[in-house]
This record gives sequence, C-alpha cells and structure tokens, in this order.
Amino acid sequence: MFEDSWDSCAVDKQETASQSTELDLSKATGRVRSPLKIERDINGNLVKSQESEDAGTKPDLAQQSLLNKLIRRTLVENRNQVVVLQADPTSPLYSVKSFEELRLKPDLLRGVYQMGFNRPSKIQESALPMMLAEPPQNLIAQSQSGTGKTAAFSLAMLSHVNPENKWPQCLCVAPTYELALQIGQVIEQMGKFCPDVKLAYGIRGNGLQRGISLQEQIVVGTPGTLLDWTRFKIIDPKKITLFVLDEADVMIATQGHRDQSIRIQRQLLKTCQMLLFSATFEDSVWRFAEVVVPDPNIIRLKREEETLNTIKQFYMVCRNKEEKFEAISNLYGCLTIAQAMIFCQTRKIAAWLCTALVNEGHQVALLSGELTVEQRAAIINRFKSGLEKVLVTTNVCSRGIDVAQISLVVNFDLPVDIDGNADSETYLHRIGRTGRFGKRGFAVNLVDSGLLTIIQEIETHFGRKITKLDSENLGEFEELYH
Ligand SMILES: Nc1ncnc2c1ncn2[C@@H]1O[C@H](COP(=O)(O)OP(=O)(O)OP(=O)(O)O)[C@@H](O)[C@H]1O
Repeated sequence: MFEDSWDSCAVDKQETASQSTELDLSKATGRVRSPLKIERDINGNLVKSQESEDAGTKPDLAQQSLLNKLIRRTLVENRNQVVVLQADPTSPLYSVKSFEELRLKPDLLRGVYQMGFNRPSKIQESALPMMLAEPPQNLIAQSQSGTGKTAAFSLAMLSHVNPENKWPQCLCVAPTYELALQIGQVIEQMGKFCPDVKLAYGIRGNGLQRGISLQEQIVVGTPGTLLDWTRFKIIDPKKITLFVLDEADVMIATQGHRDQSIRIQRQLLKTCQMLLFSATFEDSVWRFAEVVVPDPNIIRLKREEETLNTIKQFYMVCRNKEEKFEAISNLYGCLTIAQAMIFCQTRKIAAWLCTALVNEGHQVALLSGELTVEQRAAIINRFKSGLEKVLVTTNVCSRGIDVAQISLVVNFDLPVDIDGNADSETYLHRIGRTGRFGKRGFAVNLVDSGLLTIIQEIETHFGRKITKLDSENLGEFEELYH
C-alpha cells in the first residue's frame, strides 16, 4: 500500500547521468529545457529573468559546477575528517579520554567499537562521567547537531539498567515517532552484546493492554503514549530510576508535548535521575528544562558555537517559487552526488515541488505530515539506506534525522515564525541534517528577494556569515572552502 503511494511520486527511476556529469544539466535531467536568462543589479540581486534560447544559463551552470566540485572534494576529504577533528581541541568532536577511560562496561565497549566509534566526542566525554556518577546527578546538556548526544544518553541508559530486574528502569521521551525509532535503533546497536537488556517502544500503534506490565528495562517513546502507559500501569513510574528527555526544544514546540512530559516527570520519584538534551536553548527551552530537571549540572554552548564550522552556508536570491524550482533543478546534479534534503515551509509547497521535479524527470521522495507514521518511517528507511537520494520535506518530521551521507541541505523556503521573523532554531535543526559527526556539508538557502532581511537575522543570530552564491564571486567560494 505504501509502495503504491510512493511509486506515484517517484516516476523516473532511471540512473541520472548527472552523477558523473558536471556541467550539462540538460543531459543530466535527460531532457532539453530552455535556459533561464538571469540578469542582476550591481549588488548581484536578480532584476530580470525570462526564458531564452540563446543565453543566460551560465550563472546557474557555473554555480552548479562549483557546488558539484566542492561536494565531490568534500566527500573525499570526509574519509579522514573525523580523525583530524578528534585531535583538534577546538572541535566539538575532540576528547582527551578514550571510551575505556570513561569506564564503560566491556559489553558496551564492544558495541561502541563495533559501531565504528574510536573516541568519544566532547559531549560524550563531558556528559558521560556526570551521567554515570554515584550518587546519580541530573544534567541539562547542549551540544551541536550530530555531535553524539543520542549516543551519549543511550550509553548512559545501557550502563544504568540492572538486567536482572524485569521491569522498566529507564524512560526516554522523544518528540516524534521517527526519533523514538531512531534512538531505539542506536540502543539496540550499542546494546548488541548485552543480551539481557531489553527495549520497548512506547509509540502510537504499539498497543498494549491496560494492567499488563512491561518487562523491558528501557522504554523509548513519545510523550502521549508514554503518559498513557504510566496511567494504565503498563509502566510503574515509581520504578523508573533514569528519565531522559531528548530534543527538548523540539518537544516544547509541539502542542501538548510539553505538558505531557511534565506530567510524566511528576509521577517519578525525587530520587530518579533526570537528563535533558537539546541543540538550542532559547528562554522557553530553558524554563522548561528547569521545571523538568531539578538541581542540574549544566553543559551549555555559547551562541556562536551553536553552528558547526564544518557546514558551509550559502544563499541565492530568487523572485518566486518557479525561479526557486529552476535553481533546484539546476542543482539536481549536486543533490544526488551524495544525499540531500530540501525543506519547504508548507505541505502544499513540498507537494508542488515534488511533483514539479518528478515531471522534470528527477527522482525525489516526499516526506510530509499528512502521511501515516508507518509511511513516514518507511520513507525515512528508504532514504537512510540510500534508495532515495533526495528528500523533499517540511519541518514536521525532519528534525533529528541522522543520515551520514547528507552532504547538502536546501532551504526552499527560509524558516519563519508566525510573525514572519526568522526562526533560527528551526534553521539550525535543518542545516544540522548535514555535517554529521565532523563530516563537511553545505546548506543552500533560496531566498525570496523580499526576504533578504531573514538571512541577515539568521546571520546576526549565530554570528556566522552566509555567503551569496553568485556567478560573479565563484572564485571566492573555492577559497572560502579551504
Ligand atoms: N564517538 C563517536 N565516534 C564516531 N561516530 C559517532 C560517535 N558518536 C556518535 N557518532 C555518530 O555520529 C552521528 C551523530 O550522532 P548522534 O545522532 O548521537 O548526534 P546528536 O547530537 O544526537 O544529533 P542531533 O542533534 O541531530 O539529534 C551518528 O551517526 C552516530 O552514529
């Protein structure tokens, strides 16, 4: 059933020549299109654009070619990147200690090494001793996207449980079905050599009868289901000794989740250890964290540390959605070198873009809120396993997705709040889908000409430059990248 609905979207399954072709986009997409003519004013802003048979493709092709080159180079460099960064004290991946020195149990060490982790990251090195301390300590922790927070608290849960006790001892709350599944998969991988530790998923559709107590020691789920499970005595909250709240910033952005999380937390004993993780800490997140986590240790970043150096950010000015579509179409070759995510502000735009790209002969997957959770999970799995290379999505189910191969994030629309101001937190989450664990990545923002102030707001918020991607300063980009 799901496959059917997918197939209507992914019309063209042909291998795109663009993966090996740098310049000729008409060949890459398998059809000849009339090029877009673009003229710019002295500041490089678009002043005119029209269909023309004879000229005008150069800027787009040059941009595409440059990004293409940079992404390819990046993929080669990424192979050694983690080792280099883990030896650089300024990197969030740096650590002084080894996993052995963090005193993980031998079975967990085996799991960690089998996952290919050689050394802990900064957040793992600093948070794990606090999370494993006796007597237990509470923790509120912030670290950049993709720097190993999930791995850190998964290790803490696996270290914490007593496998002989056949009841839930660790409760982990995540804001979405997809994230709960993803966290569970990490726990399963890491805990591979701890056969007596069992995991249950407290997510919609995982129906359990009232009064039947769980025997699994670790439960990961979403706030609504977990709250029901405590009410129906499927979980005894008084026996929970470690409570983890992941992606707190995303949690409180979802209606009802904040209150449900607090209602779960209030049923726990005062002695229960509380951990809260977030990539951003706006005042509202901070107030929530203080309610949920009493007397905490705190690990926090400075604002300018929140964005990763490894993600290069660009923007292009477009006059309307058709021009944005044209830009994406021209960038398609770059999108498919590795994998890419394209973020749209609404489901309607995401659906429009997906259809337009498919009509153009491109293969893309669409992930948006109206799909069932099972359909969403299936699409994410296809994307994670590389069966889909380009994912068009909205904000709704995209945060926290961990796919190492994403080299490019495109903001088809810049994220804005209901007042039309820049939504910097969402921006950070979106671009954090690339540049995972030291890999280099690119973010390209397609900016409506009337919304240039939003880009400036985001630049000011994080204190980072977002460079205009323009045919006139292509040389600068190459230098910039070194
Ligand atoms: N010590 C390590 N060595 C190598 N790879 C690691 C290490 N820790 C985590 N990773 C990998 O890095 C990627 C990102 O880690 P993780 O998902 O834990 O980050 P995160 O901080 O939770 O991200 P987000 O903020 O987006 O939720 C994952 O693919 C994970 O397997």
